[in-house]
Amino acid sequence: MQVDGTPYRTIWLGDDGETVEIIDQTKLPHRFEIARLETMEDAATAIKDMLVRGAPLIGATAAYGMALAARSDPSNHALSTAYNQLHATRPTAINLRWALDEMMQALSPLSPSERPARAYERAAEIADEDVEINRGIGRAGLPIIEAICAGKRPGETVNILTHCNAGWLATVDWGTATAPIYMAHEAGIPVHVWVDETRPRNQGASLTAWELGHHGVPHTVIADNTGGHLMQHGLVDMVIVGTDRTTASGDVCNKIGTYLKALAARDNAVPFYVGLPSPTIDFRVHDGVKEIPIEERSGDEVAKITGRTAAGEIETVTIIPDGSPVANYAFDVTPARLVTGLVTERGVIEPTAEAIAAAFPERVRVAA
Ligand SMILES: CSC[C@@H](O)[C@@H](O)C(=O)COP(=O)(O)O
Repeated sequence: MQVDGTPYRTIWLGDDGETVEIIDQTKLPHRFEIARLETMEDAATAIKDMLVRGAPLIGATAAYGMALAARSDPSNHALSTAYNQLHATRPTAINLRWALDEMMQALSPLSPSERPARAYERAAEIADEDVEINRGIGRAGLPIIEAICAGKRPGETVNILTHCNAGWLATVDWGTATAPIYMAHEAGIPVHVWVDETRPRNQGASLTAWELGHHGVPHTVIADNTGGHLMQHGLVDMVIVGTDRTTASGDVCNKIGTYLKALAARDNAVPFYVGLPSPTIDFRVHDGVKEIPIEERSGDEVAKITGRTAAGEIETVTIIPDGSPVANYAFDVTPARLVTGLVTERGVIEPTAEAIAAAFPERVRVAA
């Protein structure tokens, strides 16, 4: 997508053909900075410290991490060490394991001397595939927005609520939840996005608002607790969110707070959609609440908040009393029964085991 008129992806190969460049998302929205990954360890740190985040981008960064590992030592031992180190960075997004498995599958049958070139090639394919998957999600989701628009008076705005950042910054390009929104905007449909701030890390306020603003999509940042009120007053036509892992039965794990939005949507008959790229489906798990590991992060993310002062300095301040204990669960699970539809690259499907298996039969076979 565009940043001040220049097209960007979130991750790309450097001019030397070996190092990898990323947008450092910890600096947004106040500074747009590019970071360089020179080693597998750099890639692992970028994922762990959330310079890159969002399930599909975590996967693409891990793939390039394997390429950086293969460049320095393509032995079986070094690759399996890299796999384990990258896999340990974050526990919830399944795209991480998916991408690492794809890389291992591509590299294991080859001799060590053949591996570095193939590793870079496969990582680039994974990044390109992500772009095409998200484009497919956009095409599948656009008719939903068109249908809502068709039911309104001419020129009336379609109001869409989203949580966290499932935008192009969370993927290689387009985003999952945002792909239909960008396409609707480009098709001339008057869309407006309610952007949940998404405490504690504020991915909505810092990242979704930033990318929508740079693309010219009308939006309003709201406190996380606002969605239910807006829905009660007819100010939300649909909700669309991303996902870090969706079970074979359609339970959706996403950023903490997503479940509460789904409950409010159900109570107010607002459709609740999930942008779901197929690598985010975990065919090995069925009960999302019981089986998906939920990341618990530092309490500092809840206890402190970072922002820009009037003098332009970036500062972090504490917002809770000294000594108060803090809990920081990063994700929750929305049961399939609360989901209206899964917007995938193969169309909008019901959140049921049958529909998911029918849409992605080749993935079911591999997981069996
Ligand atoms: C297309 S991204 C989908 C999800 O990864 C996104 O909604 C999300 O929860 C990101 O969480 P984060 O902790 O910022 O990695």
